[in-house]
Amino acid sequence: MTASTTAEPQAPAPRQRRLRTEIPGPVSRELQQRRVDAVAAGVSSVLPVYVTSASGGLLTDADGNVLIDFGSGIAVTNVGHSAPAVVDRVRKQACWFTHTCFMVTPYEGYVEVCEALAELTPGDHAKKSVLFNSGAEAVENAVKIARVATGRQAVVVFDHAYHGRTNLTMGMTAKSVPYKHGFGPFAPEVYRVPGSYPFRDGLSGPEAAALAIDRIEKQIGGDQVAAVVLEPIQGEGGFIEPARGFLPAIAAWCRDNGVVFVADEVQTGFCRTGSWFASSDEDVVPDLIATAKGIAGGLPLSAVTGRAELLDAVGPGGLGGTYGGNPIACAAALGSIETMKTEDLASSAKRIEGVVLPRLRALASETGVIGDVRGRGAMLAAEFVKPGTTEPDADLTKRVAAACHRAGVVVLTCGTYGNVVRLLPPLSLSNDLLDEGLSVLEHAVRTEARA
Ligand SMILES: Cc1ncc(COP(=O)(O)O)c(CNCCCC(=O)O)c1O
Repeated sequence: MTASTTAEPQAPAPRQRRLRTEIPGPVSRELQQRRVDAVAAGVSSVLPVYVTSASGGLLTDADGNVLIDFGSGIAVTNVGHSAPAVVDRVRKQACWFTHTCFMVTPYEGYVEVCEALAELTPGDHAKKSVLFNSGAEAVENAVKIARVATGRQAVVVFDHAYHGRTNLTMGMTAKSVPYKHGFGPFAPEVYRVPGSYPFRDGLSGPEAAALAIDRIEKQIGGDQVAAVVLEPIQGEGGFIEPARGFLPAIAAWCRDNGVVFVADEVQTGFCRTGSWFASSDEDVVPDLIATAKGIAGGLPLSAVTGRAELLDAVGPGGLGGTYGGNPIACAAALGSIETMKTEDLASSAKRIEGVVLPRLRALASETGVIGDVRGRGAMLAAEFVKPGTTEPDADLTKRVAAACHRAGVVVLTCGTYGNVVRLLPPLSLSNDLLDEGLSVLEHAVRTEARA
């Protein structure tokens, strides 16, 4: 079949923020009413503006407003919205075929993505991958692989963890509301231990790791554990960067006890933190790594990559799914990875860190309402507290985010206590738009802190 020849209207490619109406505007509000009548109430939206196009770090809504995107669709469009290399490959692939099911008749794109993952993930050992659609699927399958490979059942996760919304990954996720409340019973053999939250525990990495390991050994038994699953920087739980030394100490314990170390890099992966994968920042080589989000520039794709002998412990037919490694998603991934390489987006993430962290730290000193500023690359956060305390201030956090939204800057919040504003801009975001978005955030904090 030849490529489509119909002329497509060119999506606008604005270069700056523009507010034509209040946010959300009248057309978005009308669409919101239709959504209320047709979409389950359980699906919430941070900001009910209905997007009609997006390019780079800017979103255009149905009322013609142009917003700066500090959310990247929750750490997905690392390469920017509709990155040219992604769009070109997706367009071409769609004209050739959209689906055959890799488990029925395979195709090269799936293999190419797995070859790229073997090249890019930490470690120089023999690696293999299997592809899925969502981050939760990848985490679920990492656990399946670890259980088969070790013959053990126990899975260890951490306080403040987030791993997904399926039954097993809900059980692995820490926060009850909104993710778990009422959805039980959850899968057995999932155990939670304390992690590393320097702002709140005041422990060094090795000290925090010793507490976790003691809990594992005393309450589970190291020889019962199939896998330890850990986010190198905890995402939904609050952008919690563990104290240095924590990750390596946990990984070493796993190695010494025949436990599979699974790095959940769904949110930290693909240059988001200034490295291709955050695990490598402390020279940690995971046995398995779960990836998704940034892998494919917005198309649904996820992967488990790791030691070939672990992946191959599962017999033929034991892994898969109808859509896993969809050819269009694989084409998007190859375009996304190409963009990260040619634009050196890992360095760009470090550039963003160098601009943002000093300004957030200055804002914290000036206002007294930000207890901690943390993160790496373009995965950065401010934790809001009552002045002079570590008491979370979720109300102020909500008001700051709402003020940014009204000013046309999309920011997200997170955290066990709902008191963290997180910044996840596209890694390709220009310094001008970064500066403009930060100025909006700074004004929002100053204004709302006085309210
Ligand atoms: C570390 C980490 N592991 C796993 C997942 C799950 O990835 P899926 O693609 O959402 O299933 C995530 C998804 N994080 C955003 C969830 C948003 C929401 O559902 O409210 C993650 O961050």
